[in-house]
Amino acid sequence: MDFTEPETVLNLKNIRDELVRMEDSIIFKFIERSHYATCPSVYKENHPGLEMPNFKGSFLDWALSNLEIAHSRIRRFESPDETPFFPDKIQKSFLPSVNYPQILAPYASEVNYNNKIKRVYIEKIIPLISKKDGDDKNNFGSVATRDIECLQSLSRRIHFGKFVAEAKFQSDIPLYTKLIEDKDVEGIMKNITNSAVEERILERLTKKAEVYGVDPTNKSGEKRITPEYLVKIYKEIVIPITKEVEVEYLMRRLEK
Ligand SMILES: C=C(O[C@@H]1C=C(C(=O)O)C=C[C@H]1O)C(=O)O
Repeated sequence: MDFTEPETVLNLKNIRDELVRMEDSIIFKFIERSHYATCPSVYKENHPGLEMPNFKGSFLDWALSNLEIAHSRIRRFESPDETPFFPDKIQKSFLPSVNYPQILAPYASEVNYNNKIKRVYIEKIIPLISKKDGDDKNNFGSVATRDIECLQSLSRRIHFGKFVAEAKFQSDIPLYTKLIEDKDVEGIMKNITNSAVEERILERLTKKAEVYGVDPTNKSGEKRITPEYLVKIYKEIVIPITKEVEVEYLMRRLEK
């Protein structure tokens, strides 16, 4: 897949292959986060024990927003597969623009589910993958760093739904045009859903977690990311939000 060559991006097989590759990245980042406690203070807005200069928000928000500013200066968010968590804070890059060809519709960057992704990550994923409950004051920086890695990988995976949606739209323009004109959200959701692909993903994740999540030479070793939790995260969070991205992107696809 080469973002300077649209035909390689809007190829559904290429997209699905890329989504498979992202599974490994997400699993390993979850494993790294699993070594730490839940550390709820990292996510509390204006936490008394974590004063940050000239900033209103959580410790994680401070770290993530400042990293995104640095990343924006080196052109990260000019790439069509990157979606910022703080779009209002990113800055112009000092590097020359790559001038990627337009692959998605002009409004694509407005389809941004990162607030929901961050909320669900904190409320549902952290409790599942953390090794224990409670704060670990000596590791707030490490925890925020691991969280950012997890969030950026989840965001890229979920917002890949825009490429999936554009590929599906172009594969059957009459069908999707009718559904969009009829504002048939359920019809669009039904048509973008591929249960066989979803099933294959969940089966593969089970096998990967059985291998990656433990020391393969010591089957009785402590499981860090269990197959049950990984499947639950994908089935109840990652795949549904990806499909929400697809539907929202498609609902606007006839905009001039
Ligand atoms: C991503 C796709 O669209 C939908 C979402 C999927 C996912 O998030 O894994 C898988 C299949 C589809 O239901 C696809 O068709 O590959």
